[in-house]
Amino acid sequence: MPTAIHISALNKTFRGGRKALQDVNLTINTGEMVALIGASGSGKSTLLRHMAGLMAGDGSAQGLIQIHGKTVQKGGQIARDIRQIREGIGFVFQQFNLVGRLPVIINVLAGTLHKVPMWRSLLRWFTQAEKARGIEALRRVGIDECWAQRASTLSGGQQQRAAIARAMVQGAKVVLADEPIASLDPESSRKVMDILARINREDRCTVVVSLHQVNVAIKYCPRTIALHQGRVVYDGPSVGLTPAVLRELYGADADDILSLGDHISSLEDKAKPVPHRAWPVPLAQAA
Ligand SMILES: Nc1ncnc2c1ncn2[C@@H]1O[C@H](COP(=O)(O)OP(=O)(O)OP(=O)(O)O)[C@@H](O)[C@H]1O
Repeated sequence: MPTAIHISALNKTFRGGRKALQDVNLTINTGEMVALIGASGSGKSTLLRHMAGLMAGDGSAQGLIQIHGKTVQKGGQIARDIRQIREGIGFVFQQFNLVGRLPVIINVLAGTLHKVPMWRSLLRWFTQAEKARGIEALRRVGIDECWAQRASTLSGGQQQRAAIARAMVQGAKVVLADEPIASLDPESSRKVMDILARINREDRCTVVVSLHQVNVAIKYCPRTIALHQGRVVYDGPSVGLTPAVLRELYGADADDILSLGDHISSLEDKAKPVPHRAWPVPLAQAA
C-alpha cells in the first residue's frame, strides 16, 4: 500500500529545553484511519502541527516528514512549496476552522481557492458548479440547510463538520484532525467521528485524528499511535490498548485517557438495551 505520511527522526525541543517530540518515526499508509492518543501535554498537537508544516522540528536532527512522497520538512526546514503540499491536506484544527463572519458556504468553498484564478478568490466569486459542490459536501456532513448562515452561528459540532466539508471540496487525500471532538457533547462527537470515518471509507482519505478518549479510538480507528512525553510508546491495533496496557504505558497518567473515555459509548449505552462492552478482548486473549 502506498505511503501517505512518512516521519523519521523527528524531534522538537521548545525554548526552555522542553522536549515535546522525541525521535518520532512513523509510516502511515494511504487509506488508514489512525488515532493519536496521549495524556494532556504528550505531544499530539505538536506532532500534527509538524505534519502540517506549521512548525519545524529541531534543526540539529535529521528529522524528515513527507506526505505522499513530498517533503513537508527536513532537518528543521519547512519546504518552500509547503502551500502547494497543503492543498492536498484537509485541516480540522480549531485555529483554522472557519471565518466566523462569512457564510458557511464561502468557508467551505475556501477549500477550492487554490484551484480558482486570483481575481475570483479575492472577490469570493464562485461558479454555480462550485457552489453545487459545496452544497453537496455540506449535505454529506448533514448541515446543508445551514449553507447561508454566518459560520459563527453554527454550533461547535457543526463547525467541525463544515471544516470536514471544506476538506472534501478541496479534494484532500489526507485529513489531519486535532481533537475535533474535545469540546463537543456525545451526540455531536459521534456525528463528527462518523463523518471522518465515512470520508476515510468512501473517499479513501487517510485520516489522522488526535483524541483524548481511548475508547473512541478503539471504536473508529483500527490503528492507534500513543504518545507519552513526546515519544511513541505504542503503535498498533487500537484493540490492544486495554486499561492494563494503558496503565503500563502511562502509569498514573492513564486515568487522564481512561476517565474521559466513555462519552460516545455512554450515548450508545442509552440507545441499546444490551450492555455495551467497553473493552474488546485483548489481542493476546483473542488469539
Ligand atoms: N509553543 C510552545 N512553546 C513551549 N512549549 C510548548 C509549546 N507548544 C506546546 N508546548 C509544550 O509541548 C508539550 C506538548 O504539547 P502538545 O500541545 O503537543 O500536547 P497535547 O498532547 O496536544 O496536549 P493536549 O491534549 O492538552 O492538547 C507540552 O508540554 C506543552 O506544554
